[in-house]
Amino acid sequence: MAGGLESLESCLEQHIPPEDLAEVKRILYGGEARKLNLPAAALSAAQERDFELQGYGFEAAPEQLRRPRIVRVGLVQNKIPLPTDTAVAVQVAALHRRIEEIVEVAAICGVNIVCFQEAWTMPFAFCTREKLPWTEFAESAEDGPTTKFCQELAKKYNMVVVSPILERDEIHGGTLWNAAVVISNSGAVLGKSRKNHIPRVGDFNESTYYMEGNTGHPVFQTQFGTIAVNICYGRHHPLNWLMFSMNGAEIIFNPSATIGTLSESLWPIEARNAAIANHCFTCPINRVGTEYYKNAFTSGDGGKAHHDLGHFYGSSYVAAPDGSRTPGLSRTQDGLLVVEMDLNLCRQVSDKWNFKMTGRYEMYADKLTEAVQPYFIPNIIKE
Ligand SMILES: NC(=O)NCCC(=O)O
Repeated sequence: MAGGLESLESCLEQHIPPEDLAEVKRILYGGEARKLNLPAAALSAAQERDFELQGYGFEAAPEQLRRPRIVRVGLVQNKIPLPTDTAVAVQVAALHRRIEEIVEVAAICGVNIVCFQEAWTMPFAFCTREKLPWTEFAESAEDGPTTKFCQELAKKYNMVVVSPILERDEIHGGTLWNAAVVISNSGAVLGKSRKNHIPRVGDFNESTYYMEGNTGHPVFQTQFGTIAVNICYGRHHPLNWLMFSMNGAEIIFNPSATIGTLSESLWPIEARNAAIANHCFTCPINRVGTEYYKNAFTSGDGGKAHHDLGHFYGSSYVAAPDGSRTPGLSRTQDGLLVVEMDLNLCRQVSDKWNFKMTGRYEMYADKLTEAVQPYFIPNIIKE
């Protein structure tokens, strides 16, 4: 099977003795997320359309003064449906069709906010360092064809849509950005969040195409909760998560494209840790599959030229502020993860652990201001 193991969870279920499984899961995942009863129509549509459908729920304690704030999010991971040398417009249209059929199922499952994977309208071709045809996938965040497509979905299903694309910014000389467009359930474009941290690791040659984002840490007030988007490599930067949380994000999506050999052991840790540290929900989403390119490229390390970046291992999941998490989607298949959450859990966990109250941010603000000066003297105590 391409990509090997189907999922960590299926492996545990198969090999851990049944009498130990619940305890192993408690230690690995925290309190077990409740399995959602998804509509039969959704389950059969997912099967027909050949994608995995999973649903989980996180609970919060009842409160006297606040009603539960229940929201359902949908995380979509998918392979590119067509070979990378197919005409650009044909590839984009095929991806639109694939997402449309998954979002239709998300709607049957009552999803309020859906998020797609990083640069979802294209192959993750930045490894090649070639400009054409890949830059032709870039579109306006405000009124490009993909944004228009997502606006239709948002209106039709009364769903907030988070659409990470390669953005072409015509107002600034046609500059490219890696951006997520946030579309309200009314169909209006609420705004965009550009990728703050650009990888310079392995074959992730994204700095050839676009610069570090300049939109800061916007948080979008939607009918269903305040949300933010920390794009892919930003997940390795705790301050990036922190700033989205400082601006009030209750749910932080992390649309990604990352491969097994590089990051799979970090994947279950970083976004989950961010949920714990920031008293919020985090939703890391990864691509799935292996994408082949006609022209071979090298990694600049003396190794042989190759035709693919590696296997994108999927494994999208949701982590809750209390540190618990859902199982991941498959490592090899397209999937939709539907997760119900009560946003009251964010403040309940904050009141318990007090990380915001005990954070000593003023101390770090002062020290960081000093540390970034060119002639900073580190505080090292010597004998
Ligand atoms: N897309 C992207 O930023 N990938 C970098 C690799 C990683 O962060 O795991």
